[in-house]
Amino acid sequence: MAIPARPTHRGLRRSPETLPRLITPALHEAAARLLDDILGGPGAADARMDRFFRAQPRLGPKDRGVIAETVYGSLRHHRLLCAFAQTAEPRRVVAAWLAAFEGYNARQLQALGVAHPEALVAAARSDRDIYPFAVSASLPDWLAARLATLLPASEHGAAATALLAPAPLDIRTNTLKTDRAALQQSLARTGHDLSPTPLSPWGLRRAARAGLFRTPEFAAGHFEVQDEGSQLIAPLLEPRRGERIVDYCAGAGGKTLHLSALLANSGMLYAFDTSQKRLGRLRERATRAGCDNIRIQTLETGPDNRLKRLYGKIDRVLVDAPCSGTGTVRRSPDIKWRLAEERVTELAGQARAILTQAARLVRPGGRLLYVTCSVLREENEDVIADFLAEHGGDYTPIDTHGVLTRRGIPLSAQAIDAGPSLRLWPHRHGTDGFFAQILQRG
Ligand SMILES: C[S@@+](CC[C@H](N)C(=O)[O-])C[C@H]1O[C@@H](n2cnc3c(N)ncnc32)[C@H](O)[C@@H]1O
Repeated sequence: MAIPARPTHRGLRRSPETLPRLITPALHEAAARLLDDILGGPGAADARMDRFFRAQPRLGPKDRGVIAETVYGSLRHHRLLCAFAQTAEPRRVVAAWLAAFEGYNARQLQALGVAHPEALVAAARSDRDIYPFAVSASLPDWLAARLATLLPASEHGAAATALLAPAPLDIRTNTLKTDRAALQQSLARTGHDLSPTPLSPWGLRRAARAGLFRTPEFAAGHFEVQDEGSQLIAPLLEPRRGERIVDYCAGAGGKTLHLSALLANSGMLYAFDTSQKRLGRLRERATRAGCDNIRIQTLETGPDNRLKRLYGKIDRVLVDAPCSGTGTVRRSPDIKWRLAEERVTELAGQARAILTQAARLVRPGGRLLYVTCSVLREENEDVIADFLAEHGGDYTPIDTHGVLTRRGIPLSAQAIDAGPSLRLWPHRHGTDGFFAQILQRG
């Protein structure tokens, strides 16, 4: 497969002024152990990192910061770093990260006990175009091949670059308590400078998260952390005050809380999920956010007979389906290395079953919204096509871009794919990758 355009690593590399204090041999060793632990074990990188740090109580916050940044960088660029290092041995991969993206020279690597440091530095500074696209983009072959079928060739390089970059921190203003301008001003008073997000009218953005969770504004529920792309999902449902809404895969409630605010705390917002733990987090967040129109219910896996009483009665149903998360690799780069290609088929099957189950709740004339944070067609357009093949007489796809425009969120014409679905991409929109399709019940 020939993919002409390349990712650029410019801008992903630190300038000498922003180099962190030099890593010590002990921190290098700790970063290598953590990298190995994340790549070798089950579970998400952030959870494994939390556990690792809990087991190392003597590490101070600065050391943890250096380790976390080193490990996340090494995860993002893992395939390219293995090529530089000519091995997947974690200490050498971390050393390749330091040479390629943190500006370390051979003498500094030698001080860390790295063998043959000159060879590593030479490889790390070599022309990256000598590597195949999937290596320089640090993607598994199967994922690089699928990306190539999803985007025009002219966008492959930009897409790969954006998928390699760390995501900014986006927050969503809780309009039950404040507005965006007031929140921006009050956070600025304590040195937290954030800028309005370009697409979401509720969003504020900054490059790093430092300290935002310790602000009085957070404690008072004036904002929630939510990627800007995710902030564009609840408005697609166009909730109206007083309606009955279901968030079928509510999880910890990112979109539920937004729906509650759009409903101005009116109506009835059912938050369902099979994970009691995630719904527990939603409960805490809803209390902090002052949402009191949410009714939380843990579902059985598979059809849940307790839902029968709601069949055909709900005005709007959101299905934010469990998926591969391939749109979120900026935040969770470990997904690239943990996700097996075969798992995508399983996830798509699960999403199909959930969509069919959730559709039973929609009243005639009501709306069903299917969403994933996957970029893969199998979990997106293919799931909708199968659903329509089965329920085509009942449901009609609605143009999602038209709805966004009506809600004051127009996407530029170049950033839109043909067809009624919404696809958000890091390189086009600066958001995580999302797919959304609105279906109107006749
Ligand atoms: C993409 S996450 C939801 C994220 C959430 N909507 C948010 O915005 O924060 C998908 C969720 O689906 C849930 N889930 C998995 N199987 C399910 C099922 N059969 N029925 C309902 N929810 C399910 C998972 O527990 C997970 O929380």
